[in-house]
Amino acid sequence: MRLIIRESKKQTSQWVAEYIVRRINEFRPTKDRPFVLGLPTGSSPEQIYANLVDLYRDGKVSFKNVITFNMDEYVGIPTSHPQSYHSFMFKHLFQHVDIPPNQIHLPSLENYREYDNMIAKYGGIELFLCGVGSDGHIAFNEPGSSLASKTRVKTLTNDTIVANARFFDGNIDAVPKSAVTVGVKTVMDAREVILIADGRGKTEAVRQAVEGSISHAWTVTALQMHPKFIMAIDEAATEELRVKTVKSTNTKSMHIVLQGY
Ligand SMILES: N[C@@H]1[C@@H](O)[C@H](O)[C@@H](COP(=O)(O)O)O[C@@H]1O
Repeated sequence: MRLIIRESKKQTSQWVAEYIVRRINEFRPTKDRPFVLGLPTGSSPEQIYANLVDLYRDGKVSFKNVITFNMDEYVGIPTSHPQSYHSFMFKHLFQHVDIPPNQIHLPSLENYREYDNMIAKYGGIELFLCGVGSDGHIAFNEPGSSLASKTRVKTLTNDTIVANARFFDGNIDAVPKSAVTVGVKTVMDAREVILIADGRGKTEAVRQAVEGSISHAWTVTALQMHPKFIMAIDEAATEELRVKTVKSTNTKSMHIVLQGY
């Protein structure tokens, strides 16, 4: 695991966006050999998407030969709903860049049984960007989810429904109760994973991810087994980490931490 800590969410997001652009460009994707990118929704990646749009507008990257697979989508609201993950992705990224619509994939009740096969047909995911819930879930792999899981339908926990009510005007009843989600194994199968987390609400999830034992109670911990895993977090999210894990350098916005894979 490589742990990247930046002073603020803004700086972390810039680092991640530039890293993604570098990876796409180094890959030199073509029509026959596209770059396959796994993507999350939520408040954590919003700034990253804004930065990617800026980098695209500055001519630093093209999404013409990028194939995307989103990690999850609610069940029970139409894709046209403003809070669907479809709407989120078009609003924050897809409508602003040059990705052809037929290269965009989100899981649904119609395609979820085929989703892992669809990914495999493109040769697997090159880079999977992930958020994390405050209870340590990745995608919608809630506590207790199998660490060997593939794409399927999951019932959301009460904690997640309450947490996501903020996107539904605080109305818990309006939050869907289930979702289609990639499995933990789907994420683990990607050749590289970047997990992002920011703010005090994520400190325990970050502690478990970095210092906890692997457990289905915190599905994020499965990523400790990933051969190429980066966690990019802001300072606020480090508060539950031991001082020994986070060694500050003299530069305020830079920390040297867990430099391994
Ligand atoms: N299914 C999503 C996850 O994919 C996301 O990582 C998590 C954190 O969201 P946020 O980034 O808004 O904190 O929330 C939801 O439950």
